[in-house]
Amino acid sequence: MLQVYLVRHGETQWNAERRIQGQSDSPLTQKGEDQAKQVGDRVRSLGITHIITSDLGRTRRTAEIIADACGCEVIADPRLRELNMGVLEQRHIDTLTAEEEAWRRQLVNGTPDGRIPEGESMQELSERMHSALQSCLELPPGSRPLLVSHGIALGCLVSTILGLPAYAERRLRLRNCSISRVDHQQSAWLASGWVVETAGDVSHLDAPALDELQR
Ligand SMILES: O=C(O)[C@H](O)COP(=O)(O)O
Repeated sequence: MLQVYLVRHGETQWNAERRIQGQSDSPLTQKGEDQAKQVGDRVRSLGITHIITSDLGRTRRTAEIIADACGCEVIADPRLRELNMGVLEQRHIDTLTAEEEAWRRQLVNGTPDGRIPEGESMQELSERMHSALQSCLELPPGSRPLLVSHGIALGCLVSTILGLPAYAERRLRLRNCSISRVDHQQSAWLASGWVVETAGDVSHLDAPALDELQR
């Protein structure tokens, strides 16, 4: 059975300011750096063999901190990026007009092909996240990868593994530096394929990981 750990990056400046990030980027706050160290402490004894990260700065930095604890290299995979949120990226969530909020809401409320202008649909996000996860099956036997990605992207992956629509990610609380785990199993009795072992665990963090955008 392949076990894959899923970690959302640490708190960033724009998470704390309630600005929409998408594929734009802002640095980790000091709290975000501390959270990443706590993930490292939590996973250092788990036998992680590969750390595969979205190529955005906030995930790369989180991955480097975890890699220091685990002693493995970091591999970047752009398929693990956050949903492209088009023209709303970098905007403060409280400054959206009614029309802009309606673009954002169609993702939350479940139009699979809906997208923010110049952005990406949840269906497109789901396809590239599943493709990145499937690639883990090509790693050498005995591998135990840890993927570092983003709130909506990971929520979409976990929701769709459960057989829920991608927009069900809004019902999952994947806070900064939460740890989830999905396993790939063959079973005569239970579901074969990907199963969800844990979602959104923050028990390793000493302070609550608040993220207004994810609540
Ligand atoms: O701000 C965003 O784009 C998302 O809601 C959260 O993305 P993040 O996980 O990259 O912070």
